[in-house]
Amino acid sequence: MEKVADIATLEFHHRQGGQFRWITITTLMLAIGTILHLVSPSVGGVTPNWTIATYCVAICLTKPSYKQALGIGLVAALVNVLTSKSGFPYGNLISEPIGALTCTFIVKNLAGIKIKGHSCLPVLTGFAATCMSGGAFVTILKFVMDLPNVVYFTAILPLVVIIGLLNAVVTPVMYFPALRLFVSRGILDSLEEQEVASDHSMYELHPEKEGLISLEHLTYIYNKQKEPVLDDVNLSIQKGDFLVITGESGSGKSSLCMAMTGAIPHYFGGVMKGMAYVNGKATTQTTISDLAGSVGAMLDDYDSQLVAMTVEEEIAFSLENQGVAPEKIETAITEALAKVSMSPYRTRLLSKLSGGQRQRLVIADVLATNPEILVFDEPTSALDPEGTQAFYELVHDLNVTYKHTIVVIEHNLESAIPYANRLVLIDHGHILCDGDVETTLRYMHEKNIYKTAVPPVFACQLDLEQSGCSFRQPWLSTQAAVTALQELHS
Ligand SMILES: Nc1ncnc2c1ncn2[C@@H]1O[C@H](COP(=O)(O)OP(=O)(O)OP(=O)(O)O)[C@@H](O)[C@H]1O
Repeated sequence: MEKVADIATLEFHHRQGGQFRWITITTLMLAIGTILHLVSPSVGGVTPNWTIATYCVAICLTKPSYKQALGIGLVAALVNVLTSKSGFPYGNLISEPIGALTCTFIVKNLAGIKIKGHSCLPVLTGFAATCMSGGAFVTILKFVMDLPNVVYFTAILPLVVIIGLLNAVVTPVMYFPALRLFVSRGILDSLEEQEVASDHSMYELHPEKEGLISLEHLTYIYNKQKEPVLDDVNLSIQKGDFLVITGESGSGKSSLCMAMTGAIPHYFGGVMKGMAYVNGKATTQTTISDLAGSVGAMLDDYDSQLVAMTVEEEIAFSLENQGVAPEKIETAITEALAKVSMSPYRTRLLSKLSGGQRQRLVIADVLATNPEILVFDEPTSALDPEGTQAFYELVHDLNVTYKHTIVVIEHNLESAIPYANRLVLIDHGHILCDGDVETTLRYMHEKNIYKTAVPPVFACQLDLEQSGCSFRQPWLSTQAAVTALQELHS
């Protein structure tokens, strides 16, 4: 593991999307392999193993994980079992996964070997995967069919090596045109772009600051953009915080939250400098789905997150997608609905819910996996004043009773600040002020930055202070102002 001397200089480059390309490309390549396997003539019983050659091409192109490679091997085995010309095709169920895993091992460990700038992976994988897979297959065949040793050692194993050599030729013959085709169609990144993509697995990354979330010197540039939308951001969020983030439209609030959920950089791609840590783990060393266990997010277009017919089906659907065990789903639905006071609506059709109830359901969806941190991006933009108040009372309850840490992006500060302990002002990707609510509101008013968002009741207090009045408590709500004026009067 390498230590990083200055986290501000550490870069992570990533292209947008692409996590399912291995499925598309493997399916196409295996289809080609199956056709070639069925139509190709054999010369003296010798023919390339097209299935292995094509999945080697797919693995070299998409660099899947070992788990994904195992899946590729099993699919190849099933295709082989169904189309086999051999007397005992079931050996493929073991030999093909061995071939796919061998190929993946080579792709992960020998990628640096190049001749005149050209990758040697297709040649190496074509030969080694065929020998390993073929060797396993004929060994199984020897025991099942009780073949004599002399036939096994002098005829069958040498034949496997010959087919390995043939595959060392046909694999690159298919690899390079396939690479050109997929790059030209935009399905794959070009080699130059692939070289830029980063891998942080070799770094020892630990947060310098304590906190559930720690953003350290975080700078981020969206894919295909030049200017950073977050610029050297430092922010740590402590357990139990109710943090409100505000700022002008386009100042980078949503991007900041996306960095907390791992969507930046994993989903949006682009270039990230510095680091975002969630529960002590660097987001570049974690997946979005792993982070979802710690951070649950409700986006501003939350209605589009709903897909099922009924309330309980909706939550079950989210949980099943996240791989939660079936026996835990019932309890998780009951607990999540109770937290948002939606238990009586458990079997109700989504089409029969009000706007506020639909929002509560999305929150229940997010809560079902019990993430410690809840992030809400402009949650009240579509709600009327009563709905907004009910929303913040609910979130306050989640914060106080259920101990969830809350992060809210909000323009409408009046409704959020009575419950918040921190207010962060962001402007052009910089954090200008991070303090308790009163400090940040005073900063916004005095520096005239996003002053229109300062609640009128607090602005009124500041105006009165300028004419010589002083008050013991900040006017963060109308009630606080009424109390202060009563004190003044008495
Ligand atoms: N996917 C994207 N690709 C490129 N640029 C983007 C992308 N998403 C946002 N941006 C740009 O990044 C900047 C910050 O956007 P962001 O959504 O983070 O701001 P915001 O403060 O949340 O704005 P709003 O209050 O309007 O939602 C904007 O200039 C926006 O145009």
